[in-house]
Amino acid sequence: DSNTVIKWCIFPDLFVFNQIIYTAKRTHSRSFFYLVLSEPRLAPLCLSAPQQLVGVVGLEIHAQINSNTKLFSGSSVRFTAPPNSLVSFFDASLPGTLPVLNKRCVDAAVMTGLALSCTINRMSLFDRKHYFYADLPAGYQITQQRRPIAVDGTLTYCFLGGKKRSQVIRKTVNIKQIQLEQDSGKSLHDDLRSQTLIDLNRAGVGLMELVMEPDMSCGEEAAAAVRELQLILQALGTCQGNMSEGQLRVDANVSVHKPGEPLGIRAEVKNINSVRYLARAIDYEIQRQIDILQRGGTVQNETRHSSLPYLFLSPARPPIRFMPEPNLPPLIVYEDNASLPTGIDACQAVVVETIRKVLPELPSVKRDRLVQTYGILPEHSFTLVNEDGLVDYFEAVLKVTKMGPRKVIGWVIKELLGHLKQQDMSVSQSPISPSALAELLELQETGHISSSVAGQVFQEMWKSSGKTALQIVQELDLGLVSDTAQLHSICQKVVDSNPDEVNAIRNGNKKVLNKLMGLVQKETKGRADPVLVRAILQEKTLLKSDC
Ligand SMILES: Nc1ncnc2c1ncn2[C@@H]1O[C@H](COP(=O)(O)OP(=O)(O)OP(=O)(O)O)[C@@H](O)[C@H]1O
Ligand SMILES: [Mg+2]
Ligand SMILES: [Mg+2]
Repeated sequence: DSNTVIKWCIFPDLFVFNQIIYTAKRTHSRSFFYLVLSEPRLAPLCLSAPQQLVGVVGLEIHAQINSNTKLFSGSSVRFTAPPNSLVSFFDASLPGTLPVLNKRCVDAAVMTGLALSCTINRMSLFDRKHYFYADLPAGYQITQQRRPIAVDGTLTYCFLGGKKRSQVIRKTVNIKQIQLEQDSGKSLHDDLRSQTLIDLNRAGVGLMELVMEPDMSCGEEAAAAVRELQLILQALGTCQGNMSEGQLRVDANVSVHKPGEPLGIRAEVKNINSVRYLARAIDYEIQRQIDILQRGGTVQNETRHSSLPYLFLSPARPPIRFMPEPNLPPLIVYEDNASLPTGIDACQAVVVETIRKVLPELPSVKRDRLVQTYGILPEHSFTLVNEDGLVDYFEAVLKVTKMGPRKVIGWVIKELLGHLKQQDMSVSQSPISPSALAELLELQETGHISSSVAGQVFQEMWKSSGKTALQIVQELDLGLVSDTAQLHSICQKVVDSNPDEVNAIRNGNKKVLNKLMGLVQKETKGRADPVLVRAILQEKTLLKSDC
């Protein structure tokens, strides 16, 4: 009875409460269940149910600037160079050497700041961040701690959610700052000889550190934000964004709290170099902290390394001391050419307006444009933009064929991208050019070949790169069969040998006609003109032509 249920309601746990309602529903009449829900004294219980702990995520992202030379020296930047072959005296920190700022790196940071709607500081400063590490010969890193080059930006990212993962969910994370800084060298640990080898090729390479506010709540969001940032940087050309080569490295700061309460203590998972692993590491860390708090423990402010197996702790970081870098003057950027002081060469100065003018189309704008211009599905616009060169390919095909964009997108994503992925190839390596694919689609569109034959021709074109669609159709005699007499005879054969199907159609099951059409196509290896075949079969099975 209802009194019993109300007594049980003293359980403060919403899950237990739901269980009781569920049991009540199963063991009592429906009306009883509704009676319970309409009980006014139950509402406060639902509202006062304890809030769940949720994850809070703030990312620091180190993006290697796409530049031929390092941030403060003229040494080249090349990932594959032999160890210690790209090291200048300054990179090795020999006494008496001085930093010379690389303008290309400043331009890249300003461009990235503009693309992320940051305020560009007209004056920024360089600082020394001291810590001891074998791959940091100077004993400090030159960074921008007091006044970075760009502040207060946003990154809007999307991911596919909902039941079918086809609903576009759009979120925004605030960017606290973008700072210019040097990369360190690389330590290579040789466990067999118990040695650590140092490669200084990376020492002094220009980095942009993007510091995000703790606005995200789970691994999926963080992964989507990093993926979007990667696409933006690649579109700008300011960073190649290859995570496996360390061009984009993520530190994930993770804490848990109850919404509305102050943020919890953060643990930092450092140097994550894959988007998938980032999502897993964050979700693991959130769950680890929830488990600790639920057992009555406290979360430690610690650094957790991302190398496998995850969960290897590093000792607490020694205190870091900052001091202004005495060898570099304040970095000044100018709004436009008009604001340049006399005597300063416009080519030598960093001018924000000049960089703003050459900002390329950003991925989110590109996706919206593709959906609006071509009427394709949002999820298809994601696939197109995610694959380097695929948008250009798609648009190049559309320029040549009369086939509609919604049909073309199917070919580009299913056939072309499917084949490329299978063979681990990039779009630029495709053996079928956009104009060659367009020619094939045109043959289908103008009724020269059927859609199933078009698929067959695609396979042939892929294998015999260089042959045109028309050549293959002619060589293999794949043209559409439109000879009415020939089709009549094939249809008659199919009708005669499938009396059950014909009866089913005569009794009103019109769908069975498709089966007969399939059998005719089988006979003709997919070459029969489908419009003619349908008409002939309808006639032979005594259906009216409007069916
Ligand atoms: N309670 C919190 N939970 C999760 N993330 C947090 C929390 N507090 C701060 N963060 C995130 O931690 C990061 C702090 O980065 P910041 O570069 O300012 O400091 P740092 O980690 O001490 O420095 P660095 O690692 O560069 O030496 C930011 O991305 C911020 O969003
Ligand atoms: Mg930082
Ligand atoms: Mg940090």
